[in-house]
Amino acid sequence: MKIFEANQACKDIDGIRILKEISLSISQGEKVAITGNNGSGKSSLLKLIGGIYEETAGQVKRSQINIGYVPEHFPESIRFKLQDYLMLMGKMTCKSDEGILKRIENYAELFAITDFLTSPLSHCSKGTKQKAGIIQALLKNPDLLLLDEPLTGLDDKAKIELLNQLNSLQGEKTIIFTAHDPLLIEGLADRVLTVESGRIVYDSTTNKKEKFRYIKAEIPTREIIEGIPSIRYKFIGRDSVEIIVSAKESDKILAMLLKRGCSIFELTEKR
Ligand SMILES: Nc1ncnc2c1ncn2[C@@H]1O[C@H](COP(=O)(O)OP(=O)(O)OP(=O)(O)O)[C@@H](O)[C@H]1O
Repeated sequence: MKIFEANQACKDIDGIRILKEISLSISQGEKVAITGNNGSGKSSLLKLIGGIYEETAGQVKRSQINIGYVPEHFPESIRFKLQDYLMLMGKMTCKSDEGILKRIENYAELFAITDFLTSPLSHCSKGTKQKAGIIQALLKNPDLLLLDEPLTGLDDKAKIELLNQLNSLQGEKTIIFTAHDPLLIEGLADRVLTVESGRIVYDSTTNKKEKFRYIKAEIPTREIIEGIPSIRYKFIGRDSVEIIVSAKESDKILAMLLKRGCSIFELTEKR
């Protein structure tokens, strides 16, 4: 079943076109990563998919499904204890208090935050708040889970933990998330949309069994990486970059990197 279809959809804010000619179809059960540079339009695309943004032009069809949305930043000013906050959010689902509490306890166990349920949210770590944000969305039992940069600010251990927990969510949930982090993209997505200046410039239905290569390289300038198409990358310090590329594309990308004056110091096979 298709849950979202867009044909040449655009979104303007204050007269500025932030999403341009988006044509996209997403089916139930897909795990889709939206990646791209800062300001490219990832969060805006996520909001268009979830109906938080209405299109200004073009056509969009969204099926009538239950959506859970996890914004990039957990609201800092919430004064509740973690469990009280989740109860309040859970009450919007019209279930009995007992039923909601049971579900909160189950998710708290899955996400390993049971010990913090009685802590004020303001005392909780960034990772715990991130998980609370995801749990509040899951309490609605959504068919579609939208996550805006879910791993931002987490350390490597917390990232892997959260990734495993997202992977262990049962059922035919559709998960769409924005991310820069290759770990999250490769670990969770079976499809990757790359956005540049408000347009989808690359849509890869990445077969989970497809082989990827991981390249670590020293680079003369950051700009030369930003101009290479079809790669996902993360800068490490000022002059190094980690790149994940489909094995089929890797020879071409390696040749491009060498031609642009990069030194390759690691090349490994992934999955
Ligand atoms: N409410 C808004 N009002 C005005 N401009 C906006 C608004 N929301 C987004 N934009 C602009 O639209 C463009 C895309 O923003 P968006 O937040 O979607 O990018 P992003 O790829 O998610 O960025 P980041 O990686 O930094 O979170 C940016 O130039 C941004 O300034």
